[in-house]
Amino acid sequence: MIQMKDVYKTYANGVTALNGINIDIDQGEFVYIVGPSGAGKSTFIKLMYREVKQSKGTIVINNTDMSELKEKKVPFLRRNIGVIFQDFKLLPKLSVYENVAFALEVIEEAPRNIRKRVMDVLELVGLKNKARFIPDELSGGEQQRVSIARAIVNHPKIVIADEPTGNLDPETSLGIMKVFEEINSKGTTIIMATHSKDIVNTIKKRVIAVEDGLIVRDEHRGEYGYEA
Ligand SMILES: Nc1ncnc2c1ncn2[C@@H]1O[C@H](COP(=O)(O)OP(=O)(O)OP(=O)(O)O)[C@@H](O)[C@H]1O
Repeated sequence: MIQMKDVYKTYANGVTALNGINIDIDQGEFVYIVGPSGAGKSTFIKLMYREVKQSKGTIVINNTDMSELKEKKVPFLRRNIGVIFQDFKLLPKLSVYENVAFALEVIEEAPRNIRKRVMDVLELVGLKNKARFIPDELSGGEQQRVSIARAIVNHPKIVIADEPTGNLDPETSLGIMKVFEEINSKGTTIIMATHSKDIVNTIKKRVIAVEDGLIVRDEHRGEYGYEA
């Protein structure tokens, strides 16, 4: 479902972030991306939702060759990919309900389906009772749950999370991980870049380590492998 062959990325300023990436990730896998700061993790995952374009090499996502994907088709690719960020990126003036519903409105979901789908997903992340709150009225962990709800409300095949627990304390982070495990148990592929040694060593999954733009390790039920 995610394949990369000899993928390189050099940014406009001349920095080469990826130096020949080869990877194959199947539907339903749960993968951590680890590695030192500046190693190329974010660049690697941004290629998967076409936030960044490769300079060289082949990327196939959900059977679509990224080098043949026209710009106007990018929104269709993204319908199958939910993205979650460290800083949540919620719309501050909208309620929890509206933040999640917005993701369905932009893809022109029939209005009669929206309410049920939003409430179902808020139930999954444990926030049904806070649907009317605005982001400022929520804890960090709750805000991250809203951003997860928004990412999965369209039932994407892939969820990509770039340091989703980076702003959260360890206990709250474990709560977020439970939500990811639940989503993954339903068959959704999860790709998560993280600096959390605790999480990677406690909740064992496939670990891909990136250093200097190369994959230096790829292990099932791997360890974090760096000092915290
Ligand atoms: N938009 C950009 N333009 C130019 N250089 C960039 C850009 N984004 C990232 N880089 C460079 O590419 C390299 C890899 O960055 P990237 O953000 O992928 O690393 P990372 O492993 O995610 O780091 P961190 O763990 O600190 O988030 C770095 O040298 C960075 O400065």
